[in-house]
Amino acid sequence: LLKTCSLHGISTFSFQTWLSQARQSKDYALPNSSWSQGMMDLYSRFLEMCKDGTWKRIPSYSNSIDHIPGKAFWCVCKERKETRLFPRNMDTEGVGFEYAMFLNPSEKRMVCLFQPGPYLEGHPGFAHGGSTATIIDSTIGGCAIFVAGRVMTANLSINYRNPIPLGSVVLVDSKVDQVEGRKVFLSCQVRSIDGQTLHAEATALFIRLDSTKSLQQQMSSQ
Ligand SMILES: CCCCCCCC(=O)SCCNC(=O)CCNC(=O)[C@H](O)C(C)(C)COP(=O)(O)OP(=O)(O)OC[C@H]1O[C@@H](n2cnc3c(N)ncnc32)[C@H](O)[C@@H]1OP(=O)(O)O
Repeated sequence: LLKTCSLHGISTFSFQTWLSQARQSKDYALPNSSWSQGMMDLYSRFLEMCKDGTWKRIPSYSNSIDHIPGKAFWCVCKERKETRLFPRNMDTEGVGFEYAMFLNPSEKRMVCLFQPGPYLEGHPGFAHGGSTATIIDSTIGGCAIFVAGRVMTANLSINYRNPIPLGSVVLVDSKVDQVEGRKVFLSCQVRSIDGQTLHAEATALFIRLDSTKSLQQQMSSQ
C-alpha cells in the first residue's frame, strides 16, 4: 500500500498518519464466520496474488474517512461519530454487505468479492438492485480514488443481466478505461465465481474535485 500511495502522489507522512488511525479501527474486510467456502476460496486466491505485490488487499472500516489515505476527503460532518460508511452500516456479520476489495495498481483495476446477506433482499431470494448498485459504485469509486484522488460519482449506468442470489458470491471487477482532465471513465462487470454468469455490467464517470477546497467548500461553490 505504501508503494501504491507514493505511486498516486499521496505523501508517506499522510499515509503513516492514516495507517495509525486506521489500525485503531476494526477491519471489516477480513474473513468472518458468515463467509461461505466460495468466498473464502476466492479471498485466498487473491491473497496469494498479493504475495508478489501485483495485488493489494484493501482494508475496510466503518468510517469513510479511515478508508482513504491522507486528506483526500476533508471532514464535512461536525460529529464524525454518528457517520457510518453505507456498505458497512450493519454490525451483525453476514446479514448485509460482506465484501473485500483488492487493488491492482498497474492495471488500474479494483475487484470486490461480494456476498450479499438476507437484509439486502429485493425480489424473494435475490439481492436488491440498489445493493448491487452500491457495491458497484463503491468498487468503481475505490478504483477512481486510487487513480485520481478526490472524486465523486457523476454518472453510473448499470445493465442488470441476471439476478444475484442472496448468500452467493460474485466478483465485481472494475477498471479505469480513460482519464480526460478531471474526468475518469470506468467500467465494471459483476460475474459469478466461475465466470459463467454475467450478473451486471456498468460504466461510470467520476469527476475529480478541486484539491484546494474542502468537500464543503466545493459543494457550496456549485
Ligand atoms: C470511501 C468510499 C467511496 C465510495 C464511492 C461512493 C461514491 C459516491 O457515492 S459519490 C455520491 C454521489 N454523487 C454525487 O452526489 C455527486 C453530485 N454531483 C456533483 O456534486 C457535481 O455534479 C460533480 C462534483 C460530480 C461535478 O461538478 P463540478 O466539479 O462542478 O464539475 P462540472 O464543471 O459540472 O463538470 C466537469 C466536466 O464533467 C462533465 N460532467 C459533469 N457531470 C456529468 C455527467 N453526469 N455526465 C456527463 N458529463 C458530466 C461536465 O460536462 C464537464 O465537462 P467539460 O469539462 O468537458 O465541460
